[in-house]
Amino acid sequence: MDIEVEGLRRRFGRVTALDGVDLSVPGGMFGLLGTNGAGKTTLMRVLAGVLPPTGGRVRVGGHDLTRRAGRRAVQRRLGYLPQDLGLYPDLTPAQFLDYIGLLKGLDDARARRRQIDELLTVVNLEAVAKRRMKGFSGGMRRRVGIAQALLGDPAVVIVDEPTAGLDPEERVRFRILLAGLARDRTVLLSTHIVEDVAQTCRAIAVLTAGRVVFTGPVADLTARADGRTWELTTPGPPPPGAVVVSAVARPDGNHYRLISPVPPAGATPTRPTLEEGYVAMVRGITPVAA
Ligand SMILES: Nc1ncnc2c1ncn2[C@@H]1O[C@H](COP(=O)(O)OP(=O)(O)OP(=O)(O)O)[C@@H](O)[C@H]1O
Repeated sequence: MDIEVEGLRRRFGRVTALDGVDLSVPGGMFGLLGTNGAGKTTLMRVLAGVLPPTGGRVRVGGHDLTRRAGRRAVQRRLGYLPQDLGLYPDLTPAQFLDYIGLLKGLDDARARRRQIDELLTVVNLEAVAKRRMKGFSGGMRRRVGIAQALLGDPAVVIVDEPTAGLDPEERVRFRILLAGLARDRTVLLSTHIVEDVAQTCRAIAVLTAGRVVFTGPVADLTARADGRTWELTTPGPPPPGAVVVSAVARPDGNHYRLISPVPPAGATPTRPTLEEGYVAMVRGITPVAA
């Protein structure tokens, strides 16, 4: 099931959250990066069929999401993990999934239970399947969220900021889980954590102020900072004018990674990371070859 978006607009009163988004999402894992307020959640909600667009063309698996019938059809065939999925603390994961399965129209009780058992294994929650969810860690809650998104075996799974608030170990575990799912389906991952997409996504889009400003392979976004990244160790502050991507205090001084169109005094050139390509893109710094 592929996703095709053309000239998508969504307004909330006077706020234009999406301002003519064009996007084509192939299979596998696709990352959507953007700063706070860029419109990621709004785009995810439109694609999941829970929010109608104000204008433009949106098709998911051939269903027209500008029409109510198209949105209904997609809601049944697509898995969505929203940023703020509410769990019922007094239910067990198995009970919660049973309830969501019913809402998704999985009417055959035996088939539904079989699928829930399988999913609890996939997300590694079978040991706590019969424990109430109150007291679950952030990672456990996200895994319940992914399991509910996978009910009904959707061909497209949309996950919004899935690793926010997770500790580093849980974050890595969650990334591996998503990458596994993307082997035979489309997974659209929205985040502002560049590291989440660096390891796992084949292709990526960057959203800024409601518009897609980049779409392509991960390596092409990294290349946006070609010839513009520098390392500098100094006892003092960073040089003025340079964008500081990281600063680490070491015994020999402060170690900075910088983005700058001109070489900062005393700095040595270094190969860019994806994060640096992303920052250069968002800050409007062009690569040397451009
Ligand atoms: N229901 C709503 N009512 C009014 N304004 C909204 C609504 N939802 C989103 N917006 C506005 O639309 C813009 C885009 O918001 P959105 O949540 O889509 O961004 P985001 O990229 O997901 O941000 P974040 O990374 O902070 O979650 C913001 O200006 C936001 O205030």
